[in-house]
Amino acid sequence: MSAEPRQTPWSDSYDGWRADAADPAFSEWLRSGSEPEWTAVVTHPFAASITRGLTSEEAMRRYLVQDFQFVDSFTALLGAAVAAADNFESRVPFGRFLGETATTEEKTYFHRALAALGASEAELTAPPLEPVTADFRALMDEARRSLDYPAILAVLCVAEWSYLGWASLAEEPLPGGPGGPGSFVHREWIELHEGPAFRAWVAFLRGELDRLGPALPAREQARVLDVFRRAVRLELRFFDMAAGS
Ligand SMILES: Cc1ncc(C[n+]2csc(CCO)c2C)c(N)n1
Repeated sequence: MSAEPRQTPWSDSYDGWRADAADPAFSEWLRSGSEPEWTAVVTHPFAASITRGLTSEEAMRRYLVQDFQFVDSFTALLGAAVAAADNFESRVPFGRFLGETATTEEKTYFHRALAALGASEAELTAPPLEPVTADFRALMDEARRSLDYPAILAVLCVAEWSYLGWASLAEEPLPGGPGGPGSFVHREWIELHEGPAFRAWVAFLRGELDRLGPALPAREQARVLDVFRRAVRLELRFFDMAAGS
C-alpha cells in the first residue's frame, strides 16, 4: 500500500508556503497560487481540440487572428525584458528568443497559417480586437512601461509555461499527418510550443523568477503573484474566446 503524496497547503505568504513545500521554487508558488485557473488553461477543451486536429478552420482563424495581435505586444515585452533585466547574462536569452523564435514564428507561421485559413490582409494587420485581446495587451503594455523586471517575467512566464503545458499533452501521431485529422496549422502550432529548445526557454523564465523572487520584500512578492494571476485569467479567457464561449 502506498501513501498518498502529502499536499502542501498553499499560503499567500511565500515564506510561509516554502517552509513545507515539496518544491519550494518561487515560480511553483506563483503557479500553484493560480489554481484552479492554471489547470483550466492547460487542459482547456479548445487547446485539447488543437492537439487532436479537431478545431475547425473558422475557429482556428478567429483564434490566430487575435493571437497575432497578442504576439505583437508580447514581442514588445521581450524588448522591455532586455532593457529591464538586472545583468548581462540574463538579457541575452530574451534577445536570442526575440531574434530566433519570435520573428520566425511571426514571419512564417502566422502568415502561412492565416493565408491557408483564408484571412484577409486587414485581419492580419488591423483586426477588431476581442475584449480579452485588448485586456491582455493592456496588461503586457503595463508591464512593459513599468520596466519592472519581476512583473515582466511573470507575464512572459505565464504565456510560455502555460503553452508548454497544453502542448506537452499532445499525443502521437500529431495532427496533419496523411489520412488523419487537422493540418500543418495544428501540427506546427503544437511543435512551436514543445521540444527541448522551448522547454529550456520556459526553464530560463522560471529560473529568473526563482532567482529573484525569494529575496523580494513580501509586498513585492504579492504584487508579482497578482500579475501572474491576472495573466493566467487572461489565458483562460483567451481560450474561452477562441472556443466561442
Ligand atoms: C494567448 C497566448 N498566450 C501565450 C502564447 C505563447 N506565445 C506567446 S509569444 C510566443 C512566441 C513568439 O512568437 C508564444 C509561443 C500565445 N501565442 N498566445
